[in-house]
Parts: sequence; C-alpha cells; structure tokens
Amino acid sequence: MQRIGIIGVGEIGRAIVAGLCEGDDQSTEVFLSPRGARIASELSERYEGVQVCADNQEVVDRSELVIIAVRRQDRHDALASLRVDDDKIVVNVMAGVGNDDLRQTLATDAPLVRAIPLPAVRERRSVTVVYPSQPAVNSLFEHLGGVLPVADEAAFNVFSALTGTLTAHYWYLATLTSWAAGQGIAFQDADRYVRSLFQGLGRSLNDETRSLRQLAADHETPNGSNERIRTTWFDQANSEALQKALDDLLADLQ
Ligand SMILES: NC(=O)C1=CN([C@@H]2O[C@H](COP(=O)(O)OP(=O)(O)OC[C@H]3O[C@@H](n4cnc5c(N)ncnc54)[C@H](OP(=O)(O)O)[C@@H]3O)[C@@H](O)[C@H]2O)C=CC1
Repeated sequence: MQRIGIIGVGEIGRAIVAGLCEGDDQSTEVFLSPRGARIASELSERYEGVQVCADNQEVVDRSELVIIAVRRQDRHDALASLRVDDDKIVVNVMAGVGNDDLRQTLATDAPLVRAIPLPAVRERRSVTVVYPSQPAVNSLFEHLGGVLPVADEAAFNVFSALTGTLTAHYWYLATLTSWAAGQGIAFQDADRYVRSLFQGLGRSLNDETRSLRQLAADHETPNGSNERIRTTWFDQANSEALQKALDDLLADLQ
C-alpha cells in the first residue's frame, strides 16, 4: 500500500505515522488531515513522505487506504460530508464505533475494517486486532508489529475490552510504589525498583513456550511471598470483580 490517509492526527494517528515512516525508504506516502495542526506539521517536517492536506476530503481523494482516528464524538463532524468512493479501503480505529455505524455516516460501499492499534505500533511492536480480514489492511499492520484478524465483531469487542485494562496495570504499579514510599523508602528508589521488576517480567512474556499460569508458577516458591500475595490478595473475589468489570465493559461495547 503506497498512499495512506489519516483523518484525526492525535496520539494514535501520530504513532501510526511514526511506525510507517521511521527508517522507511520513503516509498509510502502519508496524507494527514489538517486538524491537530501542531502534530501534523511536526510529522510532515520529520518525514519526507508525509503531507498535510487542506481538508479531510483531500485526504480521502489522495489515499488508497484511509484510517479514521478521530474521537468517537467527533466522527459526524469529521466524516458526514465526505465522499468516499467504493475503491477506497477505510480503517476504523475508533473505539466503540461499529462498522454499521461508520457505514451510515460515510454512506459508502467501500470496504470498512475495524482495527485496534496501540501506541507501540510506533516501534512496530504491537499486534493489531482487525475485523474483517482484508489483505491490504493485514499487510499494513503486519508491518507495524503483527496482525490478528478475528472472526466477527463480537470477538473484536472482546479484544477491545482487554485493551481497557492497560492503565489499571500502571495504577497497580503506582500503588506498589506509593506503598513502599509510605514505608519510608525514597520515592525515586521505589519507583526505579518497581519499574525494573516489571520490565523484567514484561520481557519474560516473550517466552511463548510457557503458558501465563506456568510463568506464574515458575516465579513462585511454594509457601513463599509471591504465593502468599497471589492467594491472599488476588483471591477468588478479586478475580471475580475483574471479570465482572470486563463483562460490563463488553456489554457497553456491544
Ligand atoms: N490513543 C490510543 O491509544 C488509541 C486510540 N484509539 C482511538 O483513536 C481515536 C483517536 O484517539 P486519540 O489519538 O487518543 O485521540 P486524540 O484526541 O489524541 O486525537 C484525535 C485527533 O482528531 C482530531 N480531530 C477532531 N475533529 C476532527 C475533524 N473534524 N477532522 C479531523 N481531525 C479531527 C483532533 O484535533 P483537535 O485536537 O484539534 O481536536 C485530534 O488531533 C479515538 O476514537 C480512540 O478511541 C484506538 C486505539 C488506541
């Protein structure tokens, strides 16, 4: 895919552009919507193949594949008056916006593909869930770290719910750091140590020969401290509360 448009150049739009263009031989051309002017002009200055368009229609007209990355509540403003010919491919990354909804807004027969890119596409290190499977979109996200096509929008929503757990993970780490600081440890030392502990843990996830439960078991001494915290804190009630929160989120996404 040589000509890619992005409507909505915010956090995720910027990450996609960086993933596409960093170290690229510049064979990809990227066309950006003008809104979010600061980021758009920064990207066009940094990467040779990136241009900022006069308006959203120009982004569509100049691209073979158009990524819609505005906030859900901005979609009508950004898209309602656009003409999208049937030979374009549209990638919908807006959380909680189904393809039926987007098709109504765009009034087009062009193929629409939902995708969940994450900020690590910037380093081409993130697997992107897509629905439906579409060769050009699959190859785009394969280039950005991997693609996982799923069978239907119900499955897509389950993966979307999983992405809602990321910041809770950071808060878990922040809570550990605050607890240690409350015990009189210098905050910087606690912060540095917690980051280091969990970076190591993150790296062990690369070992796909071991299941997640096996990795947990391998980090645990029988009757040791890890087993104690897991069974006294991450107990049945805690696990059920997490699953209930995910069920509720999934119901809203559907
Ligand atoms: N951030 C993430 O990690 C992920 C985000 N998403 C989805 O991507 C979408 C964008 O998220 P995110 O990048 O975080 O949001 P941001 O708020 O960072 O970016 C949205 C961008 O859209 C621009 N915009 C608003 N209205 C229009 C318009 N009419 N025409 C063109 N551009 C417009 C905004 O400009 P301005 O600032 O001027 O309002 C802003 O630059 C959301 O729907 C979100 O659900 C999906 C996966 C991951």
